[in-house]
Amino acid sequence: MRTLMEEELFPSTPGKVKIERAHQMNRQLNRCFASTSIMFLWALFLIALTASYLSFQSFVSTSSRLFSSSSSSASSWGGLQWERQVRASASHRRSSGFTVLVTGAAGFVGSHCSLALHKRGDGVVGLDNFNSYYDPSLKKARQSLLSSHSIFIVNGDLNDARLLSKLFDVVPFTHVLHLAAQAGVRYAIENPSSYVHSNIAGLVTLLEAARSADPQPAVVWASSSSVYGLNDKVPFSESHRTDRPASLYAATKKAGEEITHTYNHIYGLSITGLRFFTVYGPWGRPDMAYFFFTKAILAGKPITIFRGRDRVDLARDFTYIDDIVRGCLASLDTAGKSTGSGGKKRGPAQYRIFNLGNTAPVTVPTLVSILERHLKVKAKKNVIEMPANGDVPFTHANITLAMAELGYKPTTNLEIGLKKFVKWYLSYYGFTQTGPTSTNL
Ligand SMILES: O=C(O)[C@H]1O[C@H](OP(=O)(O)OP(=O)(O)OC[C@H]2O[C@@H](n3ccc(=O)[nH]c3=O)[C@H](O)[C@@H]2O)[C@H](O)[C@@H](O)[C@H]1O
Repeated sequence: MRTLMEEELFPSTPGKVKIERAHQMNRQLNRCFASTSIMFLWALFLIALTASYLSFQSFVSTSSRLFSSSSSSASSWGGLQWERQVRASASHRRSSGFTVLVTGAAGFVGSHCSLALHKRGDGVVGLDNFNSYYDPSLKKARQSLLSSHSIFIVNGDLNDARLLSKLFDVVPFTHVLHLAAQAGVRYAIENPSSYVHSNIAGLVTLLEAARSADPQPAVVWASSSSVYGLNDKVPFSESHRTDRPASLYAATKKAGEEITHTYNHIYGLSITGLRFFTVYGPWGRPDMAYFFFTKAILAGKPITIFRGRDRVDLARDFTYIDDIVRGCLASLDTAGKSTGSGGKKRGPAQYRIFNLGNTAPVTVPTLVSILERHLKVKAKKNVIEMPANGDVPFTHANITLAMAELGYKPTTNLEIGLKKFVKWYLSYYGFTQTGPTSTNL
């Protein structure tokens, strides 16, 4: 039995009318089928478009992670939301304000400088790989503090050339304050390659990105008092010999001074190198003597005090963090513009090196007695001869040049500076060493 529909389309007795009607029905159906096909194709096209956008986004973030695999903590960057955060953090609030990329922004000096720049109205974007050289939770706490001031820190490694190039594409940085480094003089014996990775390879990767950027930023970066090495003329002046480093750390910082000179010479990058002298203070580095002495003294554990040959006490030109921050900002303020563009130098650019010290060396036993007074606890001391592990017997900065050209003038002595440090330490860790209790600077 045929259905009505079949009757209409395939009449048992063919006739003109029936054939005409059948053709009409066919045309309607074809039109209907054609429009459904077009809709179907459009739907397919839209699905394909969405799928390729999503997979592109995932490719960008996956490749970011792959290309920055040298960082000990997984980095993540890329995507529209990430770019929005970077741009917002980079925007300045004062007229003619700077836009500064601060590397090592979750570090000791980096976090202080980032806050100081932000507070005066400059735009700041941080970069840090949050490695575990010392307790990353301290770095995370500094990051939270910066984040509460709307400063964004990109989690990534200096050696990630794609990330750096992306950052310079997204933001026309006026300055780079390069503070990321593998620090510590004695750790170089244990892990020499980490110094080459950060202080040499990472520096070159950063300078490559800076010289290709348009506009080229001015670069201010952290060298070290350790470059004076075995120099025994005091106080250490920028014109003294720096070709006898005593540690691999010092050698990589000295190499950094030569490498930055090359980029200044070939590409017209404006360069300022700052030789920091044993910087200390609140939110400091737990690998430094004043910090771990404090922890040990409070815990009733012995500390080891190194002594030089002939029972001579070691001495350092300990410099308080706020003085260093003022020196860094003054360096940014007085930095000349880079002269290159399109990867080519258009004229000579500024190249400067300054000592940033306190000009008042203090012996290690005196440092310990100041700590004992502030902590109100007696230290258990073990005095031994300084091992041959990269240490130098003393440091003492001549800061005449920084005073003349940067208006640099340290104002905090070790007594006052350690008092501020101890106050912060006790509020952050409490007496029990079980963890942070406060995150206020
Ligand atoms: O100015 C710099 O460029 C460097 O400063 C800092 O190095 P240093 O001046 O060596 O500071 P730090 O380790 O605190 O030792 C201080 C004193 O304590 C003595 N010291 C150390 C350890 C110990 O167990 N006993 C001891 O007596 C030790 O012999 C020394 O006399 C930074 O860490 C470094 O990254 C870099 O920035």
